[in-house]
Amino acid sequence: MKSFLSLLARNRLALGGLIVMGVVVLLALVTPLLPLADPDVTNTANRFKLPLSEGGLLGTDHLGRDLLSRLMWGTRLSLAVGFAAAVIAATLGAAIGIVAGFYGGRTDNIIMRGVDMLMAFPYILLALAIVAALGPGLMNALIAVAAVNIPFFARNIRGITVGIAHKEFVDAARLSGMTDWRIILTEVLPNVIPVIVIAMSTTVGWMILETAGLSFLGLGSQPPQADLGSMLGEARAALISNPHTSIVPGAMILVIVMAINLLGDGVRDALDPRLKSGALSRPMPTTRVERSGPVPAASDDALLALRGLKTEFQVKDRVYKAVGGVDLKVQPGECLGVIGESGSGKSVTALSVMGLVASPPGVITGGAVHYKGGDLIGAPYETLRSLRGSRIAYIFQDPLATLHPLYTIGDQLIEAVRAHHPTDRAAARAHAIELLKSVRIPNAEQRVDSYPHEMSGGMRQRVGIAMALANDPEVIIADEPTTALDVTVQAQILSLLEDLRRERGLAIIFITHDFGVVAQICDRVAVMYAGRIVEEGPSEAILNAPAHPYTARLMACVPELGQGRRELAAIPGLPPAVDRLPQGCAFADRCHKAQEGCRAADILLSDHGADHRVRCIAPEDTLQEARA
Ligand SMILES: Nc1ncnc2c1ncn2[C@@H]1O[C@H](COP(=O)(O)OP(=O)(O)OP(=O)(O)O)[C@@H](O)[C@H]1O
Repeated sequence: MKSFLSLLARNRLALGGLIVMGVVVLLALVTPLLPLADPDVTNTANRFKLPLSEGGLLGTDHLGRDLLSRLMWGTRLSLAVGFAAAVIAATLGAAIGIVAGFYGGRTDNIIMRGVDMLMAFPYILLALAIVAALGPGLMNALIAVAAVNIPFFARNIRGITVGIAHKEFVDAARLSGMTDWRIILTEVLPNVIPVIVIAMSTTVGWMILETAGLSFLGLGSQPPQADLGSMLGEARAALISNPHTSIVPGAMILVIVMAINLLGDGVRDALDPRLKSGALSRPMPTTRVERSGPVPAASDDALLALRGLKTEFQVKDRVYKAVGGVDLKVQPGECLGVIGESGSGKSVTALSVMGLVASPPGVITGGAVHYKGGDLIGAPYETLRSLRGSRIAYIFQDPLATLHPLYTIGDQLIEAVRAHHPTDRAAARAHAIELLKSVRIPNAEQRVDSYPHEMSGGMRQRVGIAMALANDPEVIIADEPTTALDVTVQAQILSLLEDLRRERGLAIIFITHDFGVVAQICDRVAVMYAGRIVEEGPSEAILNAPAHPYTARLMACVPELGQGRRELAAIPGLPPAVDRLPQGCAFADRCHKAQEGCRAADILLSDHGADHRVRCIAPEDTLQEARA
């Protein structure tokens, strides 16, 4: 609640709307207590008095009634009817939507076709028809406005419920023996309430307008009772001669509807947790770069070299240092493994290479990424665009999330090819089939016309690899491409990548949690912890004798088949939050060898044997020591 209010307060327009609505609602509530003239008493001798005259603060109307008093009472009535209509429409519409979405099938069909029929009428005609059938009057106008808005809520909530009804937690509730009504109340409803609140906050202004519209036509509040719409309707005849009688209720309607809409938009934004990290702000085409300090020069002839790369997430007044100065390099034909616990910064490092970290909130604050000697950080968008997917390609963990569900894999491969090589469709299709064959998809000629959901997880991941290979890149960054696959398929994918690397001389950066994968395909490995490399060197050297206590303890967590019984030692504690990194070694609090010097100052990555570097002042000397 506190964070909701602070997010709302940060949105100045919404705050303005909240303040205006607060004042209007407060005035409406205290209206009976205020020393106002009777709003319905006529005095024709006093008609059409101007504002600020002796007739009253806002003047009088065509029957000499006090406009200020009528405005206050009219606002009170209009607000009450608008809010009541919104609550009724939201409650009934949500109930209909939940039942239709949850039960699906014939129930859904019957209910939603009824809703469709209601929606097929122009809403104002429908409201007029309802009022005509029930007779004019404010209560009937309320019923009409609520009724015409029920389909809007029903359709919205039905869509959300269909998604929720197939989620695993609902299946789990079913398995635990809960009744349908209990599942609806405890599992579905809490998930749709924010959507109902959001929909209500953005439609209540609309309902006030609709009620005013019916009253304006003489179908809502009946004389002498005032509401904003009927005040406007009565003032219509004197629009030119005495415009103040129209302006007073018209301005109030404008103020109320504007304030509610601004507030509604603010509530919607504040209730969406993704907004807290700026996910719904317009993303920049490349990660924002704000480098301070000197830019590292290209050091050697590596194909791709990251030097002192720093990437942060700036969320409100917090700074999450996801990548805190990373050095990595990879040569053609080489496979570099990047390993570390969840949250250690592997993915953010990989995405920073091509400026793919979403900004806001991501910012690259230091370092360089040298590709063939040129720096990619801060490179113009066109340069990055021409390299993305063409020279440096990515394979992600979940191909279902990256493949478009509505296009065949052939269409998507053709698009990937033609993004960088404008060829005709037939040639691109032939190339797509070749790509599918190269990743060993059987029946590639037929499979090219399959949709992603028609393929197994392993097949989809092969398609992801084919997509990455589409433009014959030099570097592939594979972010846990086998984590979601079973061991047999994982082995097939790894051997495929291994073959491609040897055949095409691909450089691969392979992000993983799995030391088995490192042992199988990586020449070198970099171990990450809290956004920094803590150990780096040839895979064999590190797997045989990890030098950093973190690497050693990470390896001790891995069960080994056929090595006899061994106690699996979980690493105590948790990695530090990257917005509150401690001084010195970030692993010190979890390390059995921690000493005073570890926390005193920053620890450098220093040499530890041939091509092997470690960020520790008391590295392990032997595997036995590491495992002890
Ligand atoms: N939008 C964001 N706002 C704030 N912090 C973020 C954001 N995205 C990532 N982070 C933080 O950046 C750090 C690095 O995340 P990253 O995804 O790179 O970890 P990872 O090592 O790839 O983890 P995993 O193995 O689970 O994918 C984490 O501490 C994460 O909480």
